Amino acid sequence: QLSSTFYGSTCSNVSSIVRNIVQQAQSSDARIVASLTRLHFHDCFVNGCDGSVLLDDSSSIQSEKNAVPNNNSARGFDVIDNIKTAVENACPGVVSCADILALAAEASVNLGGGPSWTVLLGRRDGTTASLSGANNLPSPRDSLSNLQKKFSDLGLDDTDLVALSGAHTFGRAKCSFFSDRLNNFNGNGSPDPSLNSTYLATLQQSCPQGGNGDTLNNLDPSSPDTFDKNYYTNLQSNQGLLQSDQELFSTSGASTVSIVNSFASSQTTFFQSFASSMINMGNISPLTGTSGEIRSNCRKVNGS
Ligand code: HEM
Ligand SMILES: [Ca+2]
Repeated sequence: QLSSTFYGSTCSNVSSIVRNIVQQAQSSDARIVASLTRLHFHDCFVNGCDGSVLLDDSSSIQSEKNAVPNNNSARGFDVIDNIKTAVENACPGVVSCADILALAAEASVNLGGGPSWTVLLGRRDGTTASLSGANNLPSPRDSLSNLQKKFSDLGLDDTDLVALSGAHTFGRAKCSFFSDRLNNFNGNGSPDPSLNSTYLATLQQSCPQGGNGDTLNNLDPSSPDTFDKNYYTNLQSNQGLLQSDQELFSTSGASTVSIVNSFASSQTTFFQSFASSMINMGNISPLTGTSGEIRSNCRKVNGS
């Protein structure tokens, strides 16, 4: 029941306001478009797309920002605040933080060189957060079947899983999220056999044993800030950074392998699938009508 024209009479230029601020942020931080894209994912996968990821700790809220997948990792909250301020100035009390996340993700992908799509709008903001839900986000160490289950529980199929994982065509990851692959994979004393040996050596240099787990690495070494299909060609040459990435291609007999191959061979196919999977993800249990609220500050429930 979301709609592309939801703010047509109440905030008709909301998309361009969002896009302008994302573009400004990108001019001083190429990575920010990746970070903003990820925020929409981390929002939608926990309690649906309700802006829960944006809430700070308070007496009534256990912030999702402290969950393992987000802590010291999720970023872009300051840019969302800037967008919210600009949107409130133009159209006070009208646009939800959850919709701002959806619009910022679309602008980010497109400004990174990826597809554009019509964002469906009309989500309202929730008044709760789920720390446990955020701790249950897909993990880079999940097996492929666990990833498939976490997606299918939300109505997303294998094509959605493979297409949305393609967001790892830009952005960074800390050593701590994949360093178990480099030396002692599954405790067996050797590296993950599905890692290209040259790439392995590069990653071992960046992430030495006993080194700083916060060191950043490009998720897509071939085009780190560009939204393109290289993520999939990387998987074909065993250069997926996260275990959860490489499994999509290296799990023998898996239904995801042919989807990786089709996206690797056609950027047009990937872009079309990515756009429609982002719409699918953005449709995960939104609050609509009179449910929830329009937060005035994305970090706080109204009146608290
Ligand atoms: C399939 C399950 C997924 C897993 C296990 C996963 C895991 C991760 C991890 C571990 C990182 C690195 C975080 C850090 O080091 O701080 C990351 C980064 C990122 N993820 Fe995912 N992710 C998944 C799906 C997605 C989806 C569906 C999207 C968006 C549609 C997405 C977008 C991103 C982006 C853009 C980054 C880089 C963020 C930045 O540079 O700030 N991921 N992901
Ligand atoms: Ca790329």
